[in-house]
Amino acid sequence: MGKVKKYGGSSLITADQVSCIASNIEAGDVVVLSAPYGRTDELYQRFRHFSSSEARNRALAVGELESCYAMQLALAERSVKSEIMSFDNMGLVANQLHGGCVVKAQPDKIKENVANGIVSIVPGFQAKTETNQLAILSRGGSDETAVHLAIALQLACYIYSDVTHIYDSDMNNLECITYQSLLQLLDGQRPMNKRAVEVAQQYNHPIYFGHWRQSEPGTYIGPKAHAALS
Ligand SMILES: Nc1ncnc2c1ncn2[C@@H]1O[C@H](COP(=O)(O)OP(=O)(O)O)[C@@H](O)[C@H]1O
Ligand SMILES: N[C@@H](CC(=O)OP(=O)(O)O)C(=O)O
Repeated sequence: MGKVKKYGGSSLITADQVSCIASNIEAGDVVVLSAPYGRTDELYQRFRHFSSSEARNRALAVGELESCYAMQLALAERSVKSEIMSFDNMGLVANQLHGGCVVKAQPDKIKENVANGIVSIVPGFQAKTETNQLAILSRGGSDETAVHLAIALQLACYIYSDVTHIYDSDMNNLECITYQSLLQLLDGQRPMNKRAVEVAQQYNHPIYFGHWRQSEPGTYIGPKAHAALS
């Protein structure tokens, strides 16, 4: 059974990091990738003088695509079959062209890949509008991509970052945390996107949070604060 595994920008800076992550990917997994750390900020800076349009969205989405191509190369070296999904076949519909959120998830093509043992590489932070244009979600939106796909596919959701655990306000590592407590703890979009946690809470779908280098997660995020790591 595949898993949804999301890797943030801090996990995707070097080719070595991508190769290490590839060694933890299994047949049928759904790998959601962000842009390499800092890349999206650079892209927003570079295209700041242009007004919002689908063409500007394509430019802003380049960082996530870079990560996807790097991952496909690393998986191919390991003879792992993969397919890079595009905004119009990943099955996510957004409510706005830019800065909105996902309002519909029907990832039929990814479901087929999971059943066939093919790894789906999904550029995070993007979706399509009702009129089939490339939409860009709000900042940190790759977490939302992962949570929606995990819920729609009924697969376990792993969010990997550059720390082993979510920590509390005294910097103590937490083995488990409720959605509610995490929402209070979030510092802007770090270490997770607020909207993604709200969606997981709405559907009671657990999230496993951990470090990109290891498969085993550190913190369980769920409806109750009990340790349920597997
Ligand atoms: N309560 C917290 N628990 C864990 N990490 C936190 C917390 N608050 C802030 N962070 C910071 O969030 C960072 C990860 O968030 P971010 O850089 O957005 O990750 P990613 O690149 O994986 O999307 C960590 O390096 C950590 O410094
Ligand atoms: N790259 C996008 C989306 C994202 O989710 O990033 P990260 O997973 O690195 O927080 C952003 O910077 O907003």
